[in-house]
Order: sequence, then structure tokens, then C-alpha cells
Amino acid sequence: MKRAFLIYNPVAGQENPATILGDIALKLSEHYQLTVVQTKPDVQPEELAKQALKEKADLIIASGGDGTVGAVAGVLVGTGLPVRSSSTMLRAALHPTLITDRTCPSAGVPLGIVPRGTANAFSVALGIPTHLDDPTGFQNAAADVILSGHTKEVDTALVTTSEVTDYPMILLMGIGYEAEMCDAADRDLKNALGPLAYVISGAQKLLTASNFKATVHVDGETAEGEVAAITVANAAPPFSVLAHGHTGECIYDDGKLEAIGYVAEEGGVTAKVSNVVNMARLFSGVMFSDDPVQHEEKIFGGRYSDIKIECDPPQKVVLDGELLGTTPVRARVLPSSLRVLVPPPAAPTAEESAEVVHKIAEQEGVDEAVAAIVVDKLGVPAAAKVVEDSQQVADKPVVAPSTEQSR
Ligand SMILES: Nc1ncnc2c1ncn2[C@@H]1O[C@H](COP(=O)(O)OP(=O)(O)OP(=O)(O)O)[C@@H](O)[C@H]1O
Repeated sequence: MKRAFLIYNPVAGQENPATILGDIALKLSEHYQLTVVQTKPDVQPEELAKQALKEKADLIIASGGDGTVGAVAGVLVGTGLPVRSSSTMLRAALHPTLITDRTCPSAGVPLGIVPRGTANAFSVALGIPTHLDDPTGFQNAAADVILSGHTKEVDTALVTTSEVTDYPMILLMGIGYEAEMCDAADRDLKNALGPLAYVISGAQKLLTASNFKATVHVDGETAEGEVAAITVANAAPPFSVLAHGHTGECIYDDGKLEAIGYVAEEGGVTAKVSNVVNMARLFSGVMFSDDPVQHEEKIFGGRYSDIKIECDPPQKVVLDGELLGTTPVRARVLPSSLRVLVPPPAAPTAEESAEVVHKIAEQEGVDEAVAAIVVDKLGVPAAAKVVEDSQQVADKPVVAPSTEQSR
């Protein structure tokens, strides 16, 4: 029987861990030789995860908030072979400065997650069910994801501040307003209010928020400016609006980090109030509103693999919801470095299958019966991807060689 370790933080979230984890442990024990261990104020998840690896764990499950999940994930990053998949090798070849020894640590021992925290941002970003999705069926849903064995390789990053070197990041780091907000949302406030704690602490911080000068070095280029907040994100749930940048998408498996700065308006008290009100909406308002947030002119940023940020005056850095240290800070992406158990994709419906068969038949000029055999062999998702890729090639504007030459 394979060995699984369940590492849980008893003080995370608002629910009783025994109720949730008892059922899940029972279900997992039917398939794994399961060891359940609990974090303590002086026994951190990293230590327990390292011990589990020493004991030849085939699977490590983290249960708690993003702090616990991130700490266990950090130990699992790169537990596979130095360079594994062809895409990782390709990225290593394209970005030789990314990792100094020119190898990418690859995903190895898979990470299972039983989200029991306040925000569970990593689980939400990856589509892993949380108790907020389904309070009654949560135990079953969480165990089913783990038992499905379906994994996804995701990027992570290493973050270095004045105080720590190469600290693993799974979600995002915040500098400025967001860092102050997370720092102020303490355990008692989170216990009492849940996710609302971040909104309350955010509101408190609005009163004292101030702008700062930032110098940002990204993939060999440098930019400078006055900002109120900077976010560097690897993965982010939809409600972390700023982390999604101006593209509206934070992609956790593209080998890049989404860096985004909130540009502070020049001016006096009115401008400052307008800044902080906008930030409040960006960070928290969307949790309670369906209104789209208009933030296009307020932000700058892009996707990078290596980001260095210096601030004047130095700013707090919050990483994955916990205070990490102060600027200067550097974040480097580690592409495809963590394997996570996620829900398997939903089986395609009969209509979806028929549509793909129809498109392949049309595109390739073959009979639908022949197309159906191809779709059956490839599987519907892979066949749909073939159709999509050929469509993209067909849609690309073609520049005639004669036009090029005549310029
Ligand atoms: N047994 C324990 N007793 C007290 N504190 C603990 C214990 N185990 C872990 N911690 C602390 O819990 C924090 C991590 O909490 P975690 O992120 O898992 O949950 P959360 O704060 O409820 O969730 P979220 O990050 O979503 O707000 C760390 O600061 C860690 O030191």
C-alpha cells in the first residue's frame, strides 16, 4: 500500500478540524497507509513534510490555510528529477539565467490539499473544492479529489528579501497596502470574522496608507515610479483582482509571474482618498459586489520570470498571506515545479463530443464516421484542442512574400 501523510494545522480556519478530517482520513485509509500529524506552535509544516519525505511518502496532504499549504508545497517543490518534462527543458533552455545550475527542479511527490483556512486562495485558484462551495459535501469532495489521482504541474517561485533567501511562494506576494492589510488581519480577527477580517483590516490600513517610490527590475529592464501597492502573483483566485493584472488572467502554469503595480495619483488629500478608495475596491469590494472594477488606468505590469523590487522607504512584504520581511525583494519563477492533486476535468457531454466530431469532419473533409473514430482514439479534450489549434493557424493573418519585399 502506498504511504500518505496528512499534515494539518489545528488552529486554521473556523471549523472543528476533528469533524472535517476524521471523515476524510477514514476514506483515505482505505487506499493509503495514512499517517496523520499535526502542526504545533514550535513544529512547523515544513519540518513535518521533510520528515514525511524521509519516511518515503508517496503523497503528502496539507490541511489548513494558505500558510500551511504553501509551507508543505515549498518542501515538495523540485522533489522530482532535476529536469523532467520536455516543456521544462525547453523553458530552461529559453531562460538560462532563471535557475543558475541550468536545470529546473521539477514536480515530484504530489501535494493533496484539504482547504480549511480563511481564504483558501490557492485551492480556489486551482479549482479545488472548499467548504464554502459545499459545506455539507465538503469532506467527500476533498477526499474524492485526492483519490482521483488526477494531478496538474504548476509553477512556484522563490522569493528573497532582506531577511530570507529563496523562500517558496505558491500564490502571491504583496508590497505596500496589501502587505499592511494581511499583516493587520490577525488570528483573533480571522477566527471571529473569516474572510471579512481582511476587509476590516484593509479598511483600518486605508487611514494610514501612503505611497512609496519603487524601482522594479524585470527580466533585464528597469522601471521607476511612485506606487501605493505592488503584487507579484504566481496563482490567484478570481477575488484577488489586482493579482490578475491588466490582462485579467493570472496563469499558474505559464512559467511566468504576473507583476502589477498600483500607480498612486499625484495630488493632495482628495487624490489620496481616491487612491485608497480605489484600492479598497480592488482588494476587497469585489468579494461583495458583481460590479466590474474599473482599474485599467490605475495599474501597470506584465508577465516576467525574474523580478527585483527596491522601495524607498523599504516596505513590508507579505507572502502567501504571511508577513515574510521587507524590501528589497526578488522573485524568480520555477516553472512546472509542483505537482498538485486537482479535480479531474468533467467528462464531455454527448453534445460536446458530437460537435468536435462534426468540426473534425468538416475541417479534414472526411466522413463523420471516420472523424468519430479519430475522436474516440484521441479523446474529446485532445481532439477539441486539435480543432482549436488548426483554427488559430487558419485565423492568423498571412503576409504575402511579395508585400514584404515591396516595402
Ligand atoms: N498548532 C499551532 N498552534 C498555533 N499556531 C499554529 C499552529 N500550527 C500552525 N500555526 C500558525 O498558523 C499560521 C498558518 O495558518 P494558516 O495559513 O494555515 O491558516 P489561516 O491563517 O486560518 O488561513 P488563511 O491563510 O487562509 O488566512 C502560521 O503562522 C503558523 O505558525
